[in-house]
Amino acid sequence: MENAISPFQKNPELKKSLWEDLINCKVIEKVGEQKAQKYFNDLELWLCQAPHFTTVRVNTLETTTLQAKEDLREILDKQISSGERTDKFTVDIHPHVPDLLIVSSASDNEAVHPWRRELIVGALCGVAVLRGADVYAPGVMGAPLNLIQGEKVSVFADVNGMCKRGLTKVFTGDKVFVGNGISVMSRQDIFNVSSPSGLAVRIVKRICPSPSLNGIMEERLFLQNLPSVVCCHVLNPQPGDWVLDMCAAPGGKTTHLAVLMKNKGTIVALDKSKYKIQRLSENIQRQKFSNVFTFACDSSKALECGKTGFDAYITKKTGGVPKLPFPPELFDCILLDAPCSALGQRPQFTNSMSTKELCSFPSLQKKLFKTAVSLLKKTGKLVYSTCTLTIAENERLVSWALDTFPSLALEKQEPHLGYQGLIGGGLSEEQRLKLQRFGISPQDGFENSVERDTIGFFIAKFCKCDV
Ligand SMILES: C[S@@+](CC[C@H](N)C(=O)[O-])C[C@H]1O[C@@H](n2cnc3c(N)ncnc32)[C@H](O)[C@@H]1O
Repeated sequence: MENAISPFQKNPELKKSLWEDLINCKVIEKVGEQKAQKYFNDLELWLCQAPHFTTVRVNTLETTTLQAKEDLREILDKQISSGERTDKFTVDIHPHVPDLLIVSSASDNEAVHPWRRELIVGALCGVAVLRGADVYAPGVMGAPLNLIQGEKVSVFADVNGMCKRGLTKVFTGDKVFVGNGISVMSRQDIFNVSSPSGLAVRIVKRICPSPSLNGIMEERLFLQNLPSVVCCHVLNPQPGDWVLDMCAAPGGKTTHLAVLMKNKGTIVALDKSKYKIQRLSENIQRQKFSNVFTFACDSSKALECGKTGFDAYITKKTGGVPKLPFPPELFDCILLDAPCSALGQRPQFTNSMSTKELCSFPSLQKKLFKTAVSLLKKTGKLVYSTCTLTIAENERLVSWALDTFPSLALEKQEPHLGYQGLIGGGLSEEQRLKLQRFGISPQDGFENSVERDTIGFFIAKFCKCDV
């Protein structure tokens, strides 16, 4: 399995569920059976591959996008001239997203052949390598006996988690070649300690063109997938607004919202995970955002029924500092970047999710959505997003929301860089045109552009009518 061809190879149940969700009779009616089958095959292959473009958001409170572009290009050029890396990259400003840089390969796309000595890393580490990371000691599962510092190694990802830590022999389980690198640690440094840490292998050449941006311009640049950046622009919060980020961790979108609001107004960032919120709070403090308040809580329980509105809450209860729970109709803007089946993430070597788990998401999403609608002010904006592919968690969820909450209407999105919503989720053509999907489309297939060669993502924007 040196080249993965589908993340569902070992999970036919999940494949069947995804097929039944995406390839409904309306899709077949529209594009034909052959094209539908080709779309699904392409989709499986596309999911195994890393995007060919890397997108980086600029913190425009710290620098201009143009300055960041020049500085990043200089750093990437230096990596080549010093011999640290071999791949060349160009840096461009996205024509429709003013705070986004696109880093794309300027090297020939020649095949990379594995060097002789093999190092095995875990699947997650392998994915990180394909997205531009080096190999850190905790990710290493197997290394050649007598590996010393400065050796050339080929890095393979153990796709099914079968390699025992400390393996000395050649690993014969399913593995995917991800790139070549130079060992920075010996085998002993990696395995003969109780909690290994630090850089183990510096990657010199990957099988896909991802730049290595680790530790570069950390306060000014953030590695973020294009749709995640688009998502916050679509919500478009204004300085002074009260904004709720209901599922905030690890916080890529929270910090973007803070930048868009120029550090003015109030952002309440919630996440169920205490550990993740702790890390998000540290990140917020390090970046000196003064308008973000974080809470570890189940967002579906963030509503306190009682007196409606902002004035009662601020004057009577808090004196301006947000405190849980919140009264109805408090927030100008809400982002519900919902927990989802994450089937749009790329690359995926293998996916072991059960059908039961896949089917569990819509009810959780509906619960969170219900709370979001209650907490949203009249005329307020709500963005619902997921990084998954299923119609059940996307178009059908939107259709349910429009049926359940007559005060909600779909809004046009700006910018709109993806393709429209899919058929078969109970929405009209006019409604689907207001939605935004990223990834491969059943009608157009795969296009080699920064808007298509990204992760699978879905965005819907609602306005709460003043009725
Ligand atoms: C898709 S991730 C959010 C990513 C985040 N918005 C970002 O851009 O960095 C979903 C998050 O929802 C959180 N989550 C799951 N159930 C939740 C709940 N009931 N209440 C609040 N957060 C929840 C998870 O811990 C996870 O961090």
